[in-house]
Formats: sequence, C-alpha cells, structure tokens
Amino acid sequence: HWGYGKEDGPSAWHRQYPVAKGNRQSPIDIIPNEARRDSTLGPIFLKYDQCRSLNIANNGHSVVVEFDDSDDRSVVLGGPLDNPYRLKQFHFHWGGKGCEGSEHTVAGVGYASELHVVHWNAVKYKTYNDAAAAPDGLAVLGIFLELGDDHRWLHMITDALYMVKFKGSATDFKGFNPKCLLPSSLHYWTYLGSLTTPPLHESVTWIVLKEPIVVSEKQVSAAALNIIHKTFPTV
Ligand SMILES: C[C@]12CCc3c(ccc4cc(OS(N)(=O)=O)ccc34)[C@H]1CC[C@@H]2OS(N)(=O)=O
Ligand SMILES: [Zn+2]
Repeated sequence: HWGYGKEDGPSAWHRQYPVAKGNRQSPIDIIPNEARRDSTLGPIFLKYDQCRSLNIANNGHSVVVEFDDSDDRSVVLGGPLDNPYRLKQFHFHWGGKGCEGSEHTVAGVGYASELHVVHWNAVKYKTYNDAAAAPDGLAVLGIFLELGDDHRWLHMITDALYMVKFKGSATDFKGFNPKCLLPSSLHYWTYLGSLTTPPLHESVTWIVLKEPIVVSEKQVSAAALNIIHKTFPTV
C-alpha cells in the first residue's frame, strides 16, 4: 500500500498510479510573481451556515471530518467554478515535529500544515466517487496553517484526535462548522490539479487561500502529530 516512507512515498506512487506523471498533478509551488491575474475571476462564496458535520475518522492517511452531502445545504461557489460544489469533507496535512507539513508551497516556502476542504460537483455527477474521477469533479479549498498563537477553535479538532487514534476508527462529530477555520480574507490562487494522494485523479479545481490561519505549536503539537504519526506507520 502507499504511504510517505522511502519505499512507498510520493516518488514511488507512479508505479501503481501512472497518472502521477500526468500534466496536472498537485501539489505545486505557487509563485505569486508568476501568477496571472485573471479579471474574469470573481470572488468565491462559502455557504456553510446549514452544514451538518457527521463524523471524524482516521483513514490511515489523515483525520477527516465528513459532512452530510445529501443536498446543496453547504456549497462553495463563484471564483473559477461554473456551478456550486457540495461540501463533503475536510482534512489536514500535518508536518512531523518541527518539519513543514503543507503540500503546496509559496515561492518555495512551506507552512506548518495545510487544511483541505473538499467539495464535489453534484450538478454534473451522481456520486462523490464519480466526481472524484472527473476533470471538473472536485473543488478543494486549501488553507495554510502557520505557527503563532492558539487558534481559538482548532482545539475542537485536536481534542477529538484521541478518539480516532487508530486507522479505520471514526466517531460522531456533530455541529462543527468549518467556517471557524477560515482566514479573514478569501483572496485566492486557483489552478487545475489533482488529488494529492493516490489515486491522484486529475479532478481538482484547486482554490488556495493567500492568507494563512494561525495555530499554536501546542495545537499541532507532539500529541496531535504523534497520534497521527503513530497510527500511520509507513509500512
Ligand atoms: C477517489 C475517491 C474519492 C476522493 C478521494 C479519494 C482518495 C483520496 C482523496 C484524497 C483527497 O485529498 S486531497 N489532498 O484533497 O487531494 C481528496 C479526495 C480523495 C477516493 C476515496 C473514494 C474514491 O475512491 S474511488 N472509490 O476509487 O473512486
Ligand atoms: Zn489533502
């Protein structure tokens, strides 16, 4: 199975997932000075007020919070998107102790961690799985986390990590609105890319926010990271 070790990490994924050598693979290094300003792109809108979080789960690669996507109650729209995309889940890419965990970089600089809020095109596709394999199937909002003061709401996630210590475990996680994890500005870069983990489908319209949110070292601390790393042995 794939992982992040030497033998099974990103440089080996192409053997089982040849699309890894495709022409719209993520993550990328975003170079602001080279980013083209597209005047046809308007602002993005996040309609999360009616969102219903369901559970928090450990899928062996990340801790994922899933939402009820049975209707258009919570969507992202605008920006590069031709129609609303339904909120499905969010997850984090943490670093190890003191090492950068973000997947995207900005002019070569990584961040402590990166939050991905995954939405799918329920207007064009019947299921999330179908959308996840289609070129315009997913819209993922990327939000960088940088180290500083405590984030006043992140504890709600990190406090729940011990409940999903082991791969395959899940527990109820109701009443969480990801709006509380957004920075003040929704200014963004956007590009057509892919899932950043196998199956690496080239199905993601990436919308990466320019403004990071601030979390404390303690919050992404050994506890949270060990819980995550301890349960994700690379073998
Ligand atoms: C393709 C799938 C649906 C979406 C999806 C998958 C795998 C890894 C993913 C990683 C992501 O993370 S990220 N960093 O945002 O790219 C985002 C979405 C992912 C599988 C899970 C079920 C579908 O699999 S399936 N039944 O074979 O179609
Ligand atoms: Zn991700």
